[in-house]
Amino acid sequence: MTQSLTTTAPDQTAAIGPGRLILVVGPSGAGKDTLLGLARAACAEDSNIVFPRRVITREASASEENEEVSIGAFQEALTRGEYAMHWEAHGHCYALSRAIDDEICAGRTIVANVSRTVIGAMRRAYADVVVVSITAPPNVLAERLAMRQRSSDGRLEARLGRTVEDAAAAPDVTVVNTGSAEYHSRQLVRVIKGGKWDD
Ligand SMILES: Nc1ncnc2c1ncn2[C@@H]1O[C@H](COP(=O)(O)OP(=O)(O)O)[C@@H](O)[C@H]1O
Ligand SMILES: O=P(O)(O)OC[C@H]1O[C@H](OP(=O)(O)OP(=O)(O)O)[C@H](O)[C@@H]1O
Repeated sequence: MTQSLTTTAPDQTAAIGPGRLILVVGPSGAGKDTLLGLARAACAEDSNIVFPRRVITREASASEENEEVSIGAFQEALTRGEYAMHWEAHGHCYALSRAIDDEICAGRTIVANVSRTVIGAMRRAYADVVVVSITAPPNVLAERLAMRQRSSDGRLEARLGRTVEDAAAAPDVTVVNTGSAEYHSRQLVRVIKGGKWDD
Protein backbone atom coordinates (compact mmCIF):
# COMPACT_ATOMS: atom_id res chain seq x y z
CA MET A 1 0.00 0.00 0.00
CA THR A 2 1.26 3.48 -0.83
CA GLN A 3 0.49 6.68 0.97
CA SER A 4 2.40 9.66 -0.34
CA LEU A 5 -0.70 11.82 -0.37
CA THR A 6 0.19 14.71 -2.62
CA THR A 7 1.33 14.86 -6.20
CA THR A 8 2.58 18.18 -7.45
CA ALA A 9 2.17 18.91 -11.13
CA PRO A 10 5.49 19.63 -12.86
CA ASP A 11 4.49 23.07 -14.15
CA GLN A 12 3.12 24.93 -11.13
CA THR A 13 2.29 28.05 -13.11
CA ALA A 14 -0.06 26.18 -15.43
CA ALA A 15 -1.67 23.93 -12.85
CA ILE A 16 -5.09 24.74 -11.38
CA GLY A 17 -4.96 25.28 -7.61
CA PRO A 18 -4.64 25.80 -4.73
CA GLY A 19 -7.53 23.52 -3.72
CA ARG A 20 -7.15 19.74 -3.81
CA LEU A 21 -8.60 17.32 -6.32
CA ILE A 22 -9.33 13.87 -4.85
CA LEU A 23 -9.90 11.29 -7.58
CA VAL A 24 -11.63 8.11 -6.40
CA VAL A 25 -11.01 5.25 -8.83
CA GLY A 26 -11.24 1.49 -9.04
CA PRO A 27 -12.97 -1.42 -10.70
CA SER A 28 -16.72 -1.68 -11.03
CA GLY A 29 -18.30 -3.09 -7.88
CA ALA A 30 -15.40 -2.17 -5.55
CA GLY A 31 -17.59 0.21 -3.56
CA LYS A 32 -16.60 3.68 -4.81
CA ASP A 33 -20.10 5.16 -4.78
CA THR A 34 -20.89 3.53 -1.43
CA LEU A 35 -17.80 4.93 0.31
CA LEU A 36 -18.27 8.30 -1.40
CA GLY A 37 -21.87 8.48 -0.20
CA LEU A 38 -20.85 7.80 3.39
CA ALA A 39 -17.90 10.22 3.18
CA ARG A 40 -20.13 12.88 1.73
CA ALA A 41 -22.55 12.56 4.64
CA ALA A 42 -19.63 12.72 7.09
CA CYS A 43 -18.34 15.91 5.43
CA ALA A 44 -21.75 17.58 5.06
CA GLU A 45 -20.94 20.32 7.58
CA ASP A 46 -17.73 21.33 5.81
CA SER A 47 -18.50 23.71 2.93
CA ASN A 48 -14.85 23.54 1.81
CA ILE A 49 -15.34 19.93 0.68
CA VAL A 50 -17.39 19.52 -2.48
CA PHE A 51 -18.69 16.28 -4.02
CA PRO A 52 -19.77 17.37 -7.53
CA ARG A 53 -22.46 15.42 -9.34
CA ARG A 54 -21.15 13.62 -12.43
CA VAL A 55 -22.72 14.29 -15.81
CA ILE A 56 -23.56 10.87 -17.33
CA THR A 57 -25.55 9.73 -20.35
CA ARG A 58 -27.57 7.32 -18.18
CA GLU A 59 -30.40 7.62 -15.71
CA ALA A 60 -29.73 8.42 -12.06
CA SER A 61 -30.28 5.47 -9.69
CA ALA A 62 -30.56 4.66 -6.00
CA SER A 63 -26.80 4.03 -5.80
CA GLU A 64 -25.84 7.19 -7.64
CA GLU A 65 -27.15 10.71 -8.05
CA ASN A 66 -25.81 11.82 -11.44
CA GLU A 67 -26.86 14.62 -13.76
CA GLU A 68 -28.48 12.70 -16.60
CA VAL A 69 -27.99 14.10 -20.12
CA SER A 70 -28.68 12.86 -23.64
CA ILE A 71 -25.71 11.95 -25.82
CA GLY A 72 -26.48 14.99 -28.01
CA ALA A 73 -26.50 17.39 -25.05
CA PHE A 74 -23.29 15.82 -23.76
CA GLN A 75 -21.50 16.37 -27.07
CA GLU A 76 -22.71 19.96 -27.37
CA ALA A 77 -21.51 20.78 -23.85
CA LEU A 78 -18.18 19.12 -24.64
CA THR A 79 -17.80 21.24 -27.78
CA ARG A 80 -18.54 24.38 -25.75
CA GLY A 81 -15.72 23.44 -23.35
CA GLU A 82 -18.04 22.99 -20.37
CA TYR A 83 -16.29 19.95 -18.94
CA ALA A 84 -13.15 19.87 -16.79
CA MET A 85 -12.69 16.17 -17.64
CA HIS A 86 -14.61 13.57 -19.59
CA TRP A 87 -14.32 9.90 -20.50
CA GLU A 88 -16.23 6.98 -21.98
CA ALA A 89 -16.81 3.57 -20.40
CA HIS A 90 -19.40 0.81 -20.26
CA GLY A 91 -21.24 2.37 -23.24
CA HIS A 92 -21.78 5.70 -21.45
CA CYS A 93 -20.19 9.19 -21.58
CA TYR A 94 -19.15 10.79 -18.27
CA ALA A 95 -17.89 14.26 -17.30
CA LEU A 96 -17.26 16.68 -14.47
CA SER A 97 -18.32 20.26 -15.06
CA ARG A 98 -15.73 23.04 -15.31
CA ALA A 99 -17.40 24.52 -12.22
CA ILE A 100 -14.95 22.38 -10.22
CA ASP A 101 -12.13 24.67 -11.39
CA ASP A 102 -13.74 27.68 -9.68
CA GLU A 103 -14.08 25.67 -6.47
CA ILE A 104 -10.42 24.59 -6.63
CA CYS A 105 -9.29 28.17 -7.37
CA ALA A 106 -11.25 29.21 -4.27
CA GLY A 107 -9.22 26.70 -2.25
CA ARG A 108 -11.91 24.04 -1.83
CA THR A 109 -11.40 20.28 -2.05
CA ILE A 110 -13.19 18.42 -4.84
CA VAL A 111 -13.92 14.69 -4.40
CA ALA A 112 -15.14 12.65 -7.38
CA ASN A 113 -15.44 9.13 -8.77
CA VAL A 114 -13.64 9.14 -12.13
CA SER A 115 -12.08 6.81 -14.68
CA ARG A 116 -8.56 5.58 -14.22
CA THR A 117 -7.95 6.77 -17.80
CA VAL A 118 -8.03 10.47 -16.82
CA ILE A 119 -5.54 10.32 -13.95
CA GLY A 120 -2.44 11.24 -15.97
CA ALA A 121 -4.07 14.28 -17.55
CA MET A 122 -5.51 15.42 -14.22
CA ARG A 123 -2.13 15.15 -12.51
CA ARG A 124 -0.76 17.51 -15.15
CA ALA A 125 -3.67 19.95 -15.10
CA TYR A 126 -4.17 20.37 -11.33
CA ALA A 127 -1.68 21.47 -8.68
CA ASP A 128 -2.69 19.13 -5.85
CA VAL A 129 -4.08 15.76 -6.89
CA VAL A 130 -4.65 12.73 -4.66
CA VAL A 131 -5.68 9.45 -6.29
CA VAL A 132 -7.54 7.00 -4.03
CA SER A 133 -7.96 3.50 -5.40
CA ILE A 134 -10.86 1.48 -3.97
CA THR A 135 -10.37 -2.23 -4.63
CA ALA A 136 -11.68 -5.67 -3.72
CA PRO A 137 -10.82 -9.21 -4.90
CA PRO A 138 -12.43 -10.37 -8.19
CA ASN A 139 -14.89 -12.77 -6.50
CA VAL A 140 -16.09 -9.95 -4.22
CA LEU A 141 -16.53 -7.61 -7.21
CA ALA A 142 -18.63 -10.24 -8.98
CA GLU A 143 -20.85 -10.81 -5.92
CA ARG A 144 -21.35 -7.10 -5.37
CA LEU A 145 -22.23 -6.33 -8.96
CA ALA A 146 -24.77 -9.17 -8.96
CA MET A 147 -26.22 -7.80 -5.70
CA ARG A 148 -26.36 -4.17 -6.91
CA GLN A 149 -28.85 -4.94 -9.72
CA ARG A 150 -28.44 -1.56 -11.45
CA SER A 151 -30.48 -1.92 -14.61
CA SER A 152 -28.09 0.20 -16.72
CA ASP A 153 -25.08 -1.99 -15.86
CA GLY A 154 -25.51 -4.23 -18.90
CA ARG A 155 -23.44 -7.41 -19.11
CA LEU A 156 -21.69 -7.89 -15.78
CA GLU A 157 -18.92 -9.98 -17.42
CA ALA A 158 -17.94 -6.98 -19.53
CA ARG A 159 -17.80 -4.70 -16.46
CA LEU A 160 -15.75 -7.25 -14.53
CA GLY A 161 -13.41 -7.76 -17.49
CA ARG A 162 -12.55 -4.07 -17.96
CA THR A 163 -8.90 -3.28 -17.20
CA VAL A 164 -6.92 -0.05 -17.47
CA GLU A 165 -3.19 -0.34 -18.21
CA ASP A 166 -1.70 3.09 -17.61
CA ALA A 167 1.46 3.76 -15.61
CA ALA A 168 0.21 7.28 -14.84
CA ALA A 169 -2.82 5.74 -13.11
CA ALA A 170 -0.84 4.61 -10.04
CA PRO A 171 -2.77 5.59 -6.90
CA ASP A 172 -1.46 7.55 -3.92
CA VAL A 173 -3.66 5.61 -1.48
CA THR A 174 -5.26 2.17 -1.80
CA VAL A 175 -8.29 1.10 0.22
CA VAL A 176 -9.06 -2.63 0.07
CA ASN A 177 -12.79 -2.42 0.72
CA THR A 178 -13.42 -5.82 2.28
CA GLY A 179 -14.26 -4.69 5.80
CA SER A 180 -17.33 -2.68 6.71
CA ALA A 181 -18.23 0.19 4.41
CA GLU A 182 -18.42 2.49 7.45
CA TYR A 183 -14.85 1.63 8.47
CA HIS A 184 -13.44 2.21 4.98
CA SER A 185 -15.44 5.41 4.52
CA ARG A 186 -13.72 6.79 7.61
CA GLN A 187 -10.36 6.04 5.93
CA LEU A 188 -11.56 7.94 2.88
CA VAL A 189 -12.68 10.87 5.03
CA ARG A 190 -9.22 11.04 6.61
CA VAL A 191 -7.64 11.27 3.15
CA ILE A 192 -10.16 13.92 2.11
CA LYS A 193 -9.38 15.98 5.21
CA GLY A 194 -5.66 15.66 4.52
CA GLY A 195 -4.73 13.45 7.47
CA LYS A 196 -3.08 10.09 7.85
CA TRP A 197 -5.56 7.65 6.38
CA ASP A 198 -4.88 4.31 8.09
CA ASP A 199 -4.98 5.15 11.82
N1 LIG B 1 -17.60 -2.64 2.37
C1 LIG B 1 -18.66 -3.21 1.78
N2 LIG B 1 -19.20 -4.34 2.28
C2 LIG B 1 -20.25 -4.94 1.68
N3 LIG B 1 -20.87 -4.49 0.56
C3 LIG B 1 -20.39 -3.36 0.01
C4 LIG B 1 -19.27 -2.66 0.58
N4 LIG B 1 -19.01 -1.58 -0.20
C5 LIG B 1 -19.94 -1.61 -1.20
N5 LIG B 1 -20.76 -2.66 -1.07
C6 LIG B 1 -21.87 -3.04 -1.97
O1 LIG B 1 -21.27 -3.42 -3.22
C7 LIG B 1 -22.09 -3.02 -4.31
C8 LIG B 1 -21.25 -2.17 -5.27
O2 LIG B 1 -20.92 -0.95 -4.63
P1 LIG B 1 -20.80 0.42 -5.43
O3 LIG B 1 -20.54 1.46 -4.40
O4 LIG B 1 -21.97 0.60 -6.34
O5 LIG B 1 -19.47 0.14 -6.28
P2 LIG B 1 -18.77 0.97 -7.45
O6 LIG B 1 -19.28 2.39 -7.37
O7 LIG B 1 -17.29 0.88 -7.16
O8 LIG B 1 -19.11 0.26 -8.71
C9 LIG B 1 -23.28 -2.25 -3.72
O9 LIG B 1 -24.40 -3.14 -3.67
C10 LIG B 1 -22.83 -1.91 -2.31
O10 LIG B 1 -23.89 -1.85 -1.40
O1 LIG C 1 -12.02 3.56 -16.80
P1 LIG C 1 -12.37 2.90 -15.49
O2 LIG C 1 -11.42 3.25 -14.40
O3 LIG C 1 -12.61 1.44 -15.62
O4 LIG C 1 -13.74 3.53 -15.01
C1 LIG C 1 -14.78 3.62 -15.92
C2 LIG C 1 -15.98 4.22 -15.32
O5 LIG C 1 -16.60 3.24 -14.51
C3 LIG C 1 -16.96 3.83 -13.31
O6 LIG C 1 -18.22 4.39 -13.46
P2 LIG C 1 -19.60 3.69 -13.28
O7 LIG C 1 -20.32 4.48 -12.26
O8 LIG C 1 -20.29 3.51 -14.58
O9 LIG C 1 -19.32 2.23 -12.83
P3 LIG C 1 -19.22 1.56 -11.42
O10 LIG C 1 -20.06 2.33 -10.43
O11 LIG C 1 -19.77 0.19 -11.68
O12 LIG C 1 -17.77 1.56 -11.10
C4 LIG C 1 -15.89 4.85 -13.08
O13 LIG C 1 -16.34 5.82 -12.18
C5 LIG C 1 -15.69 5.40 -14.41
O14 LIG C 1 -16.63 6.40 -14.68
